[in-house]
Amino acid sequence: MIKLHDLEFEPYISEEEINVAIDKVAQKLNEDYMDANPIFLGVLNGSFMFATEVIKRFSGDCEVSFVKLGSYEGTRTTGNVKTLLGLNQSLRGRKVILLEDIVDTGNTLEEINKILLKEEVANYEVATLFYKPEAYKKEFNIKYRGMEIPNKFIVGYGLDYDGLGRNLTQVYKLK
Ligand SMILES: O=P(O)(O)OC[C@H]1O[C@H](OP(=O)(O)OP(=O)(O)O)[C@H](O)[C@@H]1O
Ligand SMILES: Nc1nc2[nH]cnc2c(=O)[nH]1
Repeated sequence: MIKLHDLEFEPYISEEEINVAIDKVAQKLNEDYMDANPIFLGVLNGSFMFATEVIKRFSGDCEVSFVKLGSYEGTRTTGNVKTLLGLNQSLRGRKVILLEDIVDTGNTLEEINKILLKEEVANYEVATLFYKPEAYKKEFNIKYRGMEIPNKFIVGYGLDYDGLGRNLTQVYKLK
């Protein structure tokens, strides 16, 4: 068990299980994008670990970029997704692979969808390490899913509780 700020968390998903999930996503991306020179677009902060591991496993040519969006306070979404750092290069006409640590309500995806439509990308797909089907309320297709999890607040592997826990190499759930 671990304590972050005022809350206690218990071990939930091991590093081994996470690696299996990432291998599965990376293998599909290699099959689908090997000769496509895609741009991986990571959504900071949470996706930094997942993005690193997926990109390391990709064998074709690719580019890498990041945006930073945020909407969570404590263990809940505010429902208001703010773009904290936008794109710093044009994605016009490019094949984009969005890299997320988690898709929960889908509010963040909705905001990124607006950004990518404005950019006139050729196409984009979403690759996420974790996906909460019970919480997801949007229609955007999530093509690459590492692992489906119940609607519980988790920390670790990039995911935080009020700034803490991102460095944990396995995932914990609220006790
Ligand atoms: O589907 P949603 O309900 O929108 O939740 C998913 C988003 O929540 C987290 O970001 P957060 O807003 O916590 O910012 P962070 O990545 O900087 O922690 C996570 O990294 C996703 O981007
Ligand atoms: N830390 C954390 N951030 C999230 N953002 C959306 N869902 C979650 C979650 O379960 N944990």
